Amino acid sequence: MPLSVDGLSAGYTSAPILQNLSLTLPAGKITALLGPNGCGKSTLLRCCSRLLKPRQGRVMLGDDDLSGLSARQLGQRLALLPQQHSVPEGISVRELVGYGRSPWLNLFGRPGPADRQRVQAAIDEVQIGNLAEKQLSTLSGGQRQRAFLAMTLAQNTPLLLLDEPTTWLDINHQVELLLLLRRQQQQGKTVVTVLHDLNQASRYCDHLVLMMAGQVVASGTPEQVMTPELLHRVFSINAEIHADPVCGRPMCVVL
Ligand SMILES: Nc1ncnc2c1ncn2[C@@H]1O[C@H](COP(=O)(O)OP(=O)(O)OP(=O)(O)O)[C@@H](O)[C@H]1O
Repeated sequence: MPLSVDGLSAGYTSAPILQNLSLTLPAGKITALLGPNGCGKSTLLRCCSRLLKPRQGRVMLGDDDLSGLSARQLGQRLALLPQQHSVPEGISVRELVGYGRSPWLNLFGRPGPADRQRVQAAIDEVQIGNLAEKQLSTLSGGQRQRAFLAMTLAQNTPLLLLDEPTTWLDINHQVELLLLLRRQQQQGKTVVTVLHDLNQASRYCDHLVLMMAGQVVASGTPEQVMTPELLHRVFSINAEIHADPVCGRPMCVVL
């Protein structure tokens, strides 16, 4: 399901953060949102998940305007892994992951066998079976991040929005997460993720969107976006682009 943004303006105070932004994110692909701190990546994801109401413009999910969907419809179509989580006290990891099923529960709000199966599948996918019965509040930052990721997966939506999902994770779990996103994509899902590591984005994502000061500067394949000129313009870095020896995609080496 493609996600498109048309003439979007949004912000928190009188000063707009996103200004007249238009963008289409391809269905069934992994898109990385890239750009300097404060350029508006999270703000864009918040608008795309209806956490922040646009001042102008609209967000379309396939043929549907996001603003017209009920909360339940929204929760069945997209799941957001935010950058920061509030950690509820007194719940286990399995209970947290179970919250992901909320948009799918019946009138009585009780999970059935299919819901429990989805929860277990998400726990297995993120490989946190050993943590499932632990209290969430006793986990490390990276373990918590993986628990919240499992909750997002348990929601089983065609669109996944992830805000810096690799934060808190060691390098092994970062790669595991990026491979997990690929598996989700291979199951037909559309994945949009904020990343800061340009080379991870190039290697593991299909489509890159480069943002600066609330605007989209470039979007396209890693080959189209990872150029010394664009990286200099957006990040003020001098970089050479080489072929990644593992996958042949563009790899930036900062000079
Ligand atoms: N709740 C808020 N209230 C006021 N201003 C905010 C709020 N959240 C973000 N901003 C401002 O909006 C701008 C864009 O922030 P946003 O979080 O979208 O950036 P980002 O590109 O995701 O940055 P980062 O890479 O640091 O996560 C920043 O200047 C930030 O200070």
